Amino acid sequence: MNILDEIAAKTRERIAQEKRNVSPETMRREAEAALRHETEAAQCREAETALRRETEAAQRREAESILQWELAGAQKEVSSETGKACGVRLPFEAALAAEGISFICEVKKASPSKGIIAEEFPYLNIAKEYEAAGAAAISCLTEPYWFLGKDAYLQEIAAQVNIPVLRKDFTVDEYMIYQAKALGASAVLLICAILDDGQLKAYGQLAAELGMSALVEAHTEEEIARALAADARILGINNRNLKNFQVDITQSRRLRELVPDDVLFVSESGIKTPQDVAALRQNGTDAVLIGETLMRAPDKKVMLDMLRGNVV
Ligand SMILES: O=P(O)(O)OC[C@@H](O)[C@@H](O)c1c[nH]c2ccccc12
Repeated sequence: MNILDEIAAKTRERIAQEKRNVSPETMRREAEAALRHETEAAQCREAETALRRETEAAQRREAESILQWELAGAQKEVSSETGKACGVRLPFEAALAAEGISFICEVKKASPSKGIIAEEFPYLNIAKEYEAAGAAAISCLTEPYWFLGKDAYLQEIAAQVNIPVLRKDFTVDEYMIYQAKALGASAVLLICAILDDGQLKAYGQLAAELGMSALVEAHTEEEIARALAADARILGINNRNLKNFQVDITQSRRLRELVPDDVLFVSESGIKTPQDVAALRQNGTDAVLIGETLMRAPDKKVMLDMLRGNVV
């Protein structure tokens, strides 16, 4: 059995245990409550801005009667607007789609290929430093055995930063998608090599129903085809072969042309230098996912600036 299959098997075991602690039904309800809460908050914000805008416009006309009339109109409009959030990009996807190459910065204590990466692991500070340094999103490992991750890291980080957080784990069960939502994640990882076509599609749909994006990870031509057939909107090429740990960044460059432009293209793993980033940017990469290089950097902002090519 290769390492990827080993981690996936252990993850199935772990989730079976977790289901005994919190039933799938309860987890589903928690996820749905998180979604409801978010929708309500968004509706409030929308209603507030709409009302403010209408009020300002009406004030300009300086007539009491017009103000009343406008406000009533605004209120009606807001309630019909809020239902049609569907065509809008979800937060993780929007962050990656922004102008220029986006950085997904990873919070990771250890990995199976590198062992312990960060002896000291002030995960919350690291996440806040990433945010302050201009990260588009954060990737947080929650796999406990090989990456020494924890659900609590994700939960705390998601609650304290204002950028979307990806739950970096080996999704092998829909339970994990409900969990991700309940923990505050904006996206989940779906690895083609450990999921069949039916799971890829169903898990992607479930994530979307819960208002989350799916980063669909592929390593080969065939996996790209499977990801696209499953309607992936964000496709990540892992430059590291999770079966033997070999890293080859040219993988992302070679496979770029197989992914249509309306699907966001992410390059993951082994990115270390401004030259790496520049080559990927030139190749039409929308976002890079960087872990080790940033985790080992004492100053995250300096390292991010350097990777962006802002510092000579
Ligand atoms: O630390 P790196 O080489 O920058 O890699 C980050 C990220 O791509 C890597 O952690 C990763 C990519 N795909 C994964 C799947 C599971 C766990 C981890 C990963």
